[in-house]
Amino acid sequence: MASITADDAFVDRQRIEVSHLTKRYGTVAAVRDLSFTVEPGVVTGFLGPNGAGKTTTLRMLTGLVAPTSGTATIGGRPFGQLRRPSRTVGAMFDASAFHPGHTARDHLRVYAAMGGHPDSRVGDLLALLDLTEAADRRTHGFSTGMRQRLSLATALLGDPPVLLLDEPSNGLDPEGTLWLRGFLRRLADEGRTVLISSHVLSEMQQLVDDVVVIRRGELVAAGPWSRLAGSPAVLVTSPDADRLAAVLRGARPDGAPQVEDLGGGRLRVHGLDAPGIADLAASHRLRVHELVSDETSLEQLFLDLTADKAATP
Ligand SMILES: Nc1ncnc2c1ncn2[C@@H]1O[C@H](COP(=O)(O)OP(=O)(O)OP(=O)(O)O)[C@@H](O)[C@H]1O
Repeated sequence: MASITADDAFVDRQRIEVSHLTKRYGTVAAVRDLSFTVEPGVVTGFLGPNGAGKTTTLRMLTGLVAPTSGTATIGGRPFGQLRRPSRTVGAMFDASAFHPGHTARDHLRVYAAMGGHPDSRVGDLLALLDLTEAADRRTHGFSTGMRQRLSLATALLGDPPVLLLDEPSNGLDPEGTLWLRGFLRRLADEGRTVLISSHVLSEMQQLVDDVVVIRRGELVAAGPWSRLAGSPAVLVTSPDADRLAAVLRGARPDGAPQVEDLGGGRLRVHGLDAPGIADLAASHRLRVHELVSDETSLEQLFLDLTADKAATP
């Protein structure tokens, strides 16, 4: 696929801007005064629990749903005012919505014709998404991973610089998730804007650079994933845990690491990374049997961010 040149004009044309966006369905406020921006060249995760308003926001960005108020623009224009919408934005919503009697090739041909894209794109995308062998099979027998890849191929027909993908990792096995990670990374490295939604944080941790987190239609956090998550805690297993804890607690005058004794020779350490802990232990001739990053702290962060504050005393 062609690379997207990242000059300033291009960056402006590819930036997603959501500003004071609100959508009400009767008495339900699906999205409330939501504002955020999404930049090209990175993969941005759009996170929130079920019913948070992610799909509604993506639908407003693609002109499928009209906002009650506020704006959702791509390169400064609402979807309906884009000059060449299907060559600007590729969207993937429900990966099960294929005509069951169509083959993968039929499906892409129909969409290529509708979007005015050359038929040659069909073969190219089947190859790119690793679907060449399955191209002439009917989609009703496709696995989840194949459906997701066919959906991605459909979104990419117009070679768009902006991609909006609703739950692309839904139902994928670890191998499929790994493949998706590489594929999205490549799209972002080509300079594209890639926004992907999910309600499962653990799937996103490996996939995204930036995050936008919403809860009940409202923004709760946005920014680089690393800044939001901070550095994860480290879990240490050591037969010398007591002595190691004492050494760690006295490690630095300018703020020693925080050490939690989990019992059974296990410690949870905040404020010092695994190499730092290993070096310190070695310099005091203390044994360390295991050092792992505590990913549950990231899960907890997401739960804290999206917890229903009304339910918290
Ligand atoms: N067409 C509609 N009519 C009425 N209510 C709707 C409609 N579409 C969405 N909603 C409501 O708006 C809220 C947000 O839904 P939305 O599908 O955008 O959330 P989501 O974050 O995508 O959730 P999920 O992770 O479950 O897909 C929910 O309360 C939902 O029931």
